[in-house]
Amino acid sequence: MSQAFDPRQGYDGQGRMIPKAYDAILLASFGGPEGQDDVIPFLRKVTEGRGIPDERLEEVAVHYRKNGGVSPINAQNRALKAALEAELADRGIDLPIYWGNRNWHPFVNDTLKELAADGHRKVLLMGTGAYSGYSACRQYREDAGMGLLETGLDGVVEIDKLRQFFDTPAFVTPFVHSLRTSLANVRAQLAEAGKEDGQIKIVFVTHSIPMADAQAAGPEGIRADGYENLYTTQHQAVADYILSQVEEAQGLEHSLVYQSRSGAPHVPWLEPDINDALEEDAAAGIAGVVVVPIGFISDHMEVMWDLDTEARDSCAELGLAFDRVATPGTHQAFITGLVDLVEERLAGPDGKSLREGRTSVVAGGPWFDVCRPGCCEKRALDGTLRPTIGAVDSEVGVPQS
Ligand SMILES: CC1=C(CCC(=O)O)c2cc3nc(cc4[nH]c(cc5[nH]c(cc1n2)c(C)c5CCC(=O)O)c(CCC(=O)O)c4C)C(CCC(=O)O)=C3C
Ligand SMILES: [Fe+2]
Repeated sequence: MSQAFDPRQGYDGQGRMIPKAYDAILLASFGGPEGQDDVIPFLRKVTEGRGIPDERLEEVAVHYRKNGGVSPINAQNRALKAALEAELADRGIDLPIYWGNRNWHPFVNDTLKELAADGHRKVLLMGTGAYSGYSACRQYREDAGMGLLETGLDGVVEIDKLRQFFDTPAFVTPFVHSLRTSLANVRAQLAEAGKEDGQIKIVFVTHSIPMADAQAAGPEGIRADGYENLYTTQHQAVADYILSQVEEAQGLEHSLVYQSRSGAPHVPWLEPDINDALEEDAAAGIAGVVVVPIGFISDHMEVMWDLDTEARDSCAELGLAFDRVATPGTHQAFITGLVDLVEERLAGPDGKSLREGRTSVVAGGPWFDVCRPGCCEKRALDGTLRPTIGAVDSEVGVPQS
């Protein structure tokens, strides 16, 4: 019989991966320091070869230093892993989860060696980035692609990647619930201050990225189609969906702004910065803001510092009431939804997927299981493209047929 799909990819030509009998999940994340001595080595690793000035490193180090040199992100990923394991066990799915990071222990390469030594050969990578873009998607594919080559496991371990999940009920449902809570909190703050009639604005916020990365987000074919850029467009779609689900939000002003800009000042990044935007909101007569951090899945340092410290301080100075919506974390809807995504990809005993179709509630989804040509392309400083897994043009991480 002729092959209905590329045997290397198990790819159906519609952006979907043929279901497979995966034998492990690799939870891939950013990583963070776990003590004062880790902070500078961690930051050097994050900014390796990217020309982030030392002053900026020292500035960022302070955020971690004030928290004992510890980022909350590792504890949050351990909790996420445990919650996913419990949900898989509840469904009778025997699929171990391994955890590996880009920038701190446990490093992806060490995790790859461990899971291979445990006998695993078909791995489904779950990255902690929800959207398209280099940092949130392609860089996780590179981490795995380079990891396979560096550990000599290419051709031994096969790695596919779960689709980006910005559009899924898993990701957006927790924000819908938490937005209701935060709106009530800001209303209560205003009432206490005798400003019952004060205008509330909903400020959606995500990680700023270089304009060039934003313009390269997504596959070649979709990028040009009249969008501002796909990274921003996906965030706007998520914001619109969340607003549509919260009755108390109807009629309120809202915006999409950016946080945590780094890099050289002359390089353009997505704007406006949240702190500048808050100043304008206050000047325009807004009385309180609800900040919705739709760029992240957990309350890690970028949330703790840039929002709960800096943006909160900005609001205090400007006389704005403030509340920050919780990120998905281990919200049950997030956990069950992520395991639903695993089921979409996992072959049952009959070889068929445990869950037919691809669930999606936000415009622009469902995203591809397999990244299309040129997706979120970014060249290394030497002009080459790094090896990746999980794309139609990946050359590593696929079975040797
Ligand atoms: C899109 C995106 C996500 C979301 C997707 C995802 O979650 O993957 C994300 C997550 C995170 N970013 C984080 C921390 C940092 N990001 C930096 C630097 C950068 N991020 C970028 C983008 C993103 N970043 C970019 C384009 C840069 C500059 C270039 C570079 O250097 O790559 C720097 C360098 C220092 C500085 O800020 O200048 C740090 C310390 C942490 C950990 C927090 C903790 O420790 O709790 C997390 C989860
Ligand atoms: Fe970042």
